[in-house]
Amino acid sequence: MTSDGGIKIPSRLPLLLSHEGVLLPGSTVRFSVDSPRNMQLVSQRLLRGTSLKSTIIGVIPNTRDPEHDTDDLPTLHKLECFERVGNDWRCRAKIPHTYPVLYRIGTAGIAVQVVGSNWPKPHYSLLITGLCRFRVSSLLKERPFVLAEVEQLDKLDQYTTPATEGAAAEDEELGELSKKFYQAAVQLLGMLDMSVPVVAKFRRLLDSLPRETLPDVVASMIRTSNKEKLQVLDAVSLEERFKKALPMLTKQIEGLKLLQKTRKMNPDNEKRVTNKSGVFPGRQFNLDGEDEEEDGDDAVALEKKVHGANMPDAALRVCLKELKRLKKMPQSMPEYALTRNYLDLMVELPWSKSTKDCLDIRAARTLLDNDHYAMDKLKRRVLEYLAVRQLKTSLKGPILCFVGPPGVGKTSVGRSIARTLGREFHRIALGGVCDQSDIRGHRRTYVGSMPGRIINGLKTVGVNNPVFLLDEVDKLGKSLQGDPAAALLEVLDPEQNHSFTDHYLNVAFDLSQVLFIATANTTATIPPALLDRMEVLQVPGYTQEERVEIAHRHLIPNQLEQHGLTPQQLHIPQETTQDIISRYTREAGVRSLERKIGAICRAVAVKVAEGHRVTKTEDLIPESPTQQGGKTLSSLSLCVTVLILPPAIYTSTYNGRVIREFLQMTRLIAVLKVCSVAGEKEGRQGSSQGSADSAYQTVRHSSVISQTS
Ligand SMILES: Nc1ncnc2c1ncn2[C@@H]1O[C@H](COP(=O)(O)OP(=O)(O)OP(=O)(O)O)[C@@H](O)[C@H]1O
Repeated sequence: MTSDGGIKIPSRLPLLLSHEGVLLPGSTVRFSVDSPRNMQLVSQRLLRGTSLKSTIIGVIPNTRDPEHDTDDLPTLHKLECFERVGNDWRCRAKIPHTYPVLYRIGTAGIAVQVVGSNWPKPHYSLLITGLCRFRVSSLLKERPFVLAEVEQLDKLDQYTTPATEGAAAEDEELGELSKKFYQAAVQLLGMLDMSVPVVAKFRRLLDSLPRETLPDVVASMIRTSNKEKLQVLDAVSLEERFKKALPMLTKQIEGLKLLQKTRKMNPDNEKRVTNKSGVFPGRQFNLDGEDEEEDGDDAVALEKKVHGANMPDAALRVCLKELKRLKKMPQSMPEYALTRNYLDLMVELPWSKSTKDCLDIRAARTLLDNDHYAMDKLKRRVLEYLAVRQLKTSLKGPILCFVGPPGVGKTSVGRSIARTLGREFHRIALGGVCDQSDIRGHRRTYVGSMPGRIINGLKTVGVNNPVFLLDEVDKLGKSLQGDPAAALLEVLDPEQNHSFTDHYLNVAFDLSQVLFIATANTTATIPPALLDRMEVLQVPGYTQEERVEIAHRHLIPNQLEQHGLTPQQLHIPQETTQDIISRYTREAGVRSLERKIGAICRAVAVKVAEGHRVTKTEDLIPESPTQQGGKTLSSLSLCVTVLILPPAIYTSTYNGRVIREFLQMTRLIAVLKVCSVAGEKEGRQGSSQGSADSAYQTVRHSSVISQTS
């Protein structure tokens, strides 16, 4: 970087195209970067580079309207539309207003800080200190980021040369200009409050910096529009720069004088000096020079939400305190996103939002009976529990815990209870949880901290009286990160849970309205203290007959619906279900049976989706009732009968009619008999046809069974 001609910037610079503000040499500006090209520049150049050179980038003001900005850049030949005239560049041809012209002059800067954040969308925040002006000679590449050949315009030595020496070399006119400028700056300072940090900094810089750097530094510090800053950036010659910046300074002085005059007339406003009076901007402007008030609006909206969330006093106090901190933070600060997320969660939580219970014991009984076959003991206890709730709404406990083998319907009973009460349902799977922060959340000081599952669940359902199903409490683990079962003790204890404190929230949340139901496969592994807080209800396995009934009442209709089939397309006789249960499932519950039925449905779905047409049904069915009726066969609708046969018998009797997909999925062998329902005219199909079909199926079934035996 150093040569005989002074300090040099690299001749090839990656360019950051910025809508946000204008970087002038000697100033430090924070840029928020979110466009794809600029993001690539940060991730591939700034974050990967290890040398000082790799931290130097060129900042080019993007003068295009941000709303209509596209991804395309002006190409090389477009840049060649310009020609050099003396020290300046002129356009060869008249360029239309909308023509995408890349700004030719920019500021090389050194990236002193890079902060990444994912909120509200992925972006980087760059703190860049301007070094010197450059002019883009040619664009070398456009992707992944813009790389350009540049020509350095300012000397970098001026910042290292002491103020007095720099001033000595100036010619007369320039000396006069710089003197005027310095005096104006001192006059401005005299009108400001020195206790304000930015004013004090301005004073320090004024005395220590060489005079030729003052126009850039002052223009970037005082309140100027981006258009004005661009004029200063464009002024390559020092004289022109002074000429452009001086009016800005005098404008500020005039403005302040006017303000002081009005204050004298209205002494109440005397205290309000400095920054708010508009001399120094808090942050950079957009290209139109309008200062955005978005931040303020956002904070005001959030404050409104905080007040409208109906939270208890303690929570409200914490929120207001956090909100106050948030207002003082710059958006680019990593903590801003954390505080913002916290406040968002606090306002989203259902502090006082609940659903109204619509409990009718008769309706509850019907609903439970409709949803579940058998399970009489369990249903009776659940109804007792609901009846007591109906009589005494503020019932504290007990917490019901359904214990039984897998697939006996514990979870689905929990869901039914929520439905009967008209409450929101939320399932919290506790299997394998071995960190207590899963239940209680992380403290906010941790990186990536989150609330626990209870608070998350409440946020999801949006009411404070849902039914929470704590699934698989017997499978809670223990680790160095604490014992989640111990954390659950507070949650499940009706005497304590009105002030449950999640570590992330750090304020108490009332869980007393939440109805907790737990499920487990065994009580052996449930910690005694936890078991003691629950009333255990055993859910035994089902008998063969019960399973057949469950299959026909619930599982088959459910599976048909899930696979988009109609009962006309697939009919599974009771005997077949019995066969499936006794030969292909060995379980206490009905989950495996449900899977087998699902497999049959899938196989049939393939056939139906293929638009399976059987023109010669006699191939499949030796004697079809429709043929017996002497009707012409057509494939107006499909009726499929599934018969289950052991493989050996199947091969000997029904060779060649195997549905491969079905065979691969299960070890069942299904013989699909596709029977075209006959009918010369569509209108003639009716209930008589349905009964013919079922009669036919019975015939078919018995014929196949007789062949197997
Ligand atoms: N008596 C029943 N009536 C109707 N369907 C039932 C019955 N028992 C179980 N099922 C059905 O069986 C399936 C499995 O039930 P569920 O998931 O509730 O079992 P579970 O006991 O919670 O199992 P796990 O202990 O493995 O969590 C569900 O689709 C459910 O609807």
